[in-house]
Amino acid sequence: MSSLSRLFHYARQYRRDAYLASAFSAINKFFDILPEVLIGVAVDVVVSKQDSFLARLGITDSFDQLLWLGGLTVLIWAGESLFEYLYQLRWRNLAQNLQHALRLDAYGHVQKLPLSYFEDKRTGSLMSILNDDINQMERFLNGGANSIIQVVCSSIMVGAVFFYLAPQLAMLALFPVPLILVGTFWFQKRIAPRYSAVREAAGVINGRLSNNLLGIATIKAFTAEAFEAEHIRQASEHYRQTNAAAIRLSSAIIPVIRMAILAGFVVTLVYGGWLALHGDIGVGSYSVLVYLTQRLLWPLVGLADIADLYQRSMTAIDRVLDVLSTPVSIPYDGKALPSGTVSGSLAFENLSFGYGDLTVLHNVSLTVPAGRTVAFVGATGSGKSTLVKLLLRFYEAPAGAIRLDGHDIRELSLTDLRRQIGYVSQDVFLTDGSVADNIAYGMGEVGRSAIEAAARAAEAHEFIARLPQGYDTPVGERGQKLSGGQRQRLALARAILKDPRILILDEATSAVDNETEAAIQRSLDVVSRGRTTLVIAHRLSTVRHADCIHVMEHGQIVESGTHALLLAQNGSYAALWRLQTGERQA
Ligand SMILES: Nc1ncnc2c1ncn2[C@@H]1O[C@H](COP(=O)(O)OP(=O)(O)OP(=O)(O)O)[C@@H](O)[C@H]1O
Repeated sequence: MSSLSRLFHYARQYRRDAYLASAFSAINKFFDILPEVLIGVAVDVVVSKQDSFLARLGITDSFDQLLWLGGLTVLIWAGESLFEYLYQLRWRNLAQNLQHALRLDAYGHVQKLPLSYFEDKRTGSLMSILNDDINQMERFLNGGANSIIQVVCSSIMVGAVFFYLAPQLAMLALFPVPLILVGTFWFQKRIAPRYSAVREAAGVINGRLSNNLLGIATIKAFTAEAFEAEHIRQASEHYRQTNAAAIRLSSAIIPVIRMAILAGFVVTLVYGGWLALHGDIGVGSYSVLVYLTQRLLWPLVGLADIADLYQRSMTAIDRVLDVLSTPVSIPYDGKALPSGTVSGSLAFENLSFGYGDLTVLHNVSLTVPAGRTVAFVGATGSGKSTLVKLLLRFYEAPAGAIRLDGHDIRELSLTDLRRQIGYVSQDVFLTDGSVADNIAYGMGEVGRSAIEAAARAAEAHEFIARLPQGYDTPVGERGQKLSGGQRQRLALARAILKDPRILILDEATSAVDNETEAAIQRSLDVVSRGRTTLVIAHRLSTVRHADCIHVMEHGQIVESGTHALLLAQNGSYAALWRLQTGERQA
């Protein structure tokens, strides 16, 4: 489908608005062309007097004819102004409405796409699609759409006048029109890929900028300022080069079209003058034709500009519509799982999974009875986080199944499934609000006492109380004003407030001080009570009281059991335990 028909299809509910706006544009153009015709009539009045066109309509007195002309002129200008106001209003509102709808749809859709989609895309590039590209809609509808309609209308109307006044001249004066149209079409085809490259290059710059601004602390710490500035220079240079290629072509088109117009104009001037001299057309008609050639052909110069704008906008709109048509490969629909009916037993059955070619989990099977606490320990990269991400259905395992209360999670409503799970991930995401906003994230209106109770359970209340504005203290973008440990505590409080049947704690590091470790243990005891809890731990002592500990190596569970049992087995776990406790004694 062409870009325009894709857009037209997308915007079907706005078609009535578009038709109305188009009608206003056309009527405005009609009024816009009439003054030129009036010039001809005025010349006709003063030259032909009693034989003029108006006299033939029954207005015989010359002064009356002029008064009629004056009256008509006022009416025509008023009509032109009125319809200009109406079409501006319609097109601009349509642009805003469509842009708004597209922005919401695109963002809503992007949120539903699986994590792998985001991992394959650069955030900056997605940002430029969701923001800059959508804004192109406004540019096109505000300027381009109206201009196209007006150029088409003026060509038809002026063409009609030409054929009426001097059919022999009309063909000659209008011959540049098809040439210009073909030329514009040719140009548009060639410029399209160049604009695509420009949009891509803009996305790359955006990507680099957002990446660097997020990682500014690392850039400073590694004194990589010059290195990163060079990266940006390269991206910007690439943008400049791709734009230069587009500019070379886009700048040529107007001069070329002007020459085609010149040909049409000269024909009207010379051949029309010759016809007038020989009395084949009247002086009034001749003047109308000369003026109208200008009115007809000059907007065609604008057509090239419009084609340019059209192509730029369509490239952008295509990118947005591509995002919108990306299939949601992990669908949200499924069997409802009403809260209160879930007990929280889990079964992982012969689960295998990989990221692309990298196999991460091999045939993993385990069960977690409702309300129990299980821990996953093992070397970094052994697949512990991946296992819980599959439970959240961030990714779909090609083989095996995960069951919640006996239901295959693939059959459940994704929203209902995730509502049952509280997830504290390794990289905590905090929004740019207050501490309280962050604890109550995604939960609507929540009373302060409930927030405080969750914070206490997460051992976060004490540090929050010491903050300058307590629970109302802003945490800064991505929680930058808090320490890593504090962010983790807030994330835990958030998961506790959600009161899920299943709690997942993915501990980022074993590098915690003894006090924090004790705090983690205390809160773990409190928060795991009455719910199924999965803990990924690096510091073994935090999970020694778990009902079952699974040791993972290379995507497989190699040992399972209680702390005491695993120590007695004297395998990997016991070795790891000795290493960690030995380290501590040292
Ligand atoms: N989104 C991803 N795309 C590609 N590979 C990934 C992705 N996430 C993880 N991996 C790879 O999968 C493997 C397992 O990662 P996972 O995060 O599950 O390990 P982990 O046991 O939780 O490690 P850690 O203890 O360091 O948190 C690693 O080799 C990692 O490089």
